[in-house]
Amino acid sequence: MAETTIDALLPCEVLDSRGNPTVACEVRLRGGASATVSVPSGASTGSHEAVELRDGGDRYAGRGVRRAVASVEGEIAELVVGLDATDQIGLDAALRTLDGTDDLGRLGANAVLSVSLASSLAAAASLGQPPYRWFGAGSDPLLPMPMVNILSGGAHAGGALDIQDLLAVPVGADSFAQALEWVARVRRATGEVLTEAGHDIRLVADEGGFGVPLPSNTTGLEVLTAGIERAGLRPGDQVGIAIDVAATEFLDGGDYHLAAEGRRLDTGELTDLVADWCARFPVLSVEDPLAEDDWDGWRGITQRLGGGHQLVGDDLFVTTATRLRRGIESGAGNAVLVKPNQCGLLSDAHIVVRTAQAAGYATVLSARSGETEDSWLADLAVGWRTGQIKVGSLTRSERTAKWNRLLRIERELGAAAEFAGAASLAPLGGTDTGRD
Ligand SMILES: O=C(O)[C@@H](CO)OP(=O)(O)O
Ligand SMILES: [Mg+2]
Repeated sequence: MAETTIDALLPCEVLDSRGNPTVACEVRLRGGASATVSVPSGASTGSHEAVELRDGGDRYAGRGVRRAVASVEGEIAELVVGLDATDQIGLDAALRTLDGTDDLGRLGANAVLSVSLASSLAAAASLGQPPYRWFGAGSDPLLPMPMVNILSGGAHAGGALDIQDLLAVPVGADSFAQALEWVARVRRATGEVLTEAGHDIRLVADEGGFGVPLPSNTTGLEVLTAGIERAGLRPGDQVGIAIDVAATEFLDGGDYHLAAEGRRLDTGELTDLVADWCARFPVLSVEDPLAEDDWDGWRGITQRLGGGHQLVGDDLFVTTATRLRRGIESGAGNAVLVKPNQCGLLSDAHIVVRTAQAAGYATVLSARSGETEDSWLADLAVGWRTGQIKVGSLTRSERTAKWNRLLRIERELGAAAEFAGAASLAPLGGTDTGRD
């Protein structure tokens, strides 16, 4: 038996950043190394995502995860104890076969991911490697461009704006540390803009973005642009805007119902509206401008805006290679959001990253709105060279756990630290960041 043979699984129910239960699991190896992972959970989930196992009933309003914990203690432990934690692909294939469903709903994607990820981290610990080195498997580490939530709406903010996230992307920064410092300045300055307009900036949303009730989506874009300027940074050139429209959330009976706009729009009209935002504001990246199954609409908006803007599929691709390949073949989007819990297995998420990279699609590794204090997401971004990472705001500990881990990795790498920079945004190598 190798030192890296899985010896025991110790799962339990813990809380995520919304106060909902989630699965945590410690994986212990024969040689004594161990690692613990607590899995995140989304609110604006796509219907094609892998399925979390929840208990139903009264406990935590039905959101308990005792059944998922039991999956780990029972069937999963029986399968994986005795397997080698360094064989991620073999381990994940065995977990998928054991579950037997396409969406991992029998054992629970939350249960399965906790074991898949914690095994990998335990293997890294056993081999004495930082996780980003182990995930990178020999490739050079790359510090990602951060996308940081400043203003929130949609499902994360009690219906302020239709756009779910308005984020700052410091495309002109030269290092990860400078990128984060610039965004911190933008957040503070945006807070001042809001305060002067009479808003209470203590109202924050699930990911820590300002959750104030602005009158329109356009106001949100104006406020963020003003915040960038007030921070002394050039909008578009030094700090651009990314938006997550999360359009699946307001698709209603075949139309898009934008409550903040007071309008119902069809695909063509919503495409026009997004194009208008891109023309009037320094928007560099748009996630989920249209809903998860609006493939024709996605092709249309990609033809129209994809030459100069990043169009990111989140609910569209749900971190699955089959949906991403369909997008690549049909010309839908030019970037993919990667959330490990959307597919439930670490090696499946890695295949999505590699498929995207091979096709010239940009990759944005992303946290969930319900997060945990873990920092492995930072190591995954660096090891897998995703080029971009989206974690939420700078002001809540479940988010700073990831940002601070990236600061430490950059520091640890010293002169060898490579920062992704503006070139990591799609269209790769050709993004118009407003520079002359
Ligand atoms: O839509 C998203 O991109 C994420 C993160 O902002 O939200 P959720 O985890 O609720 O899906
Ligand atoms: Mg999204």
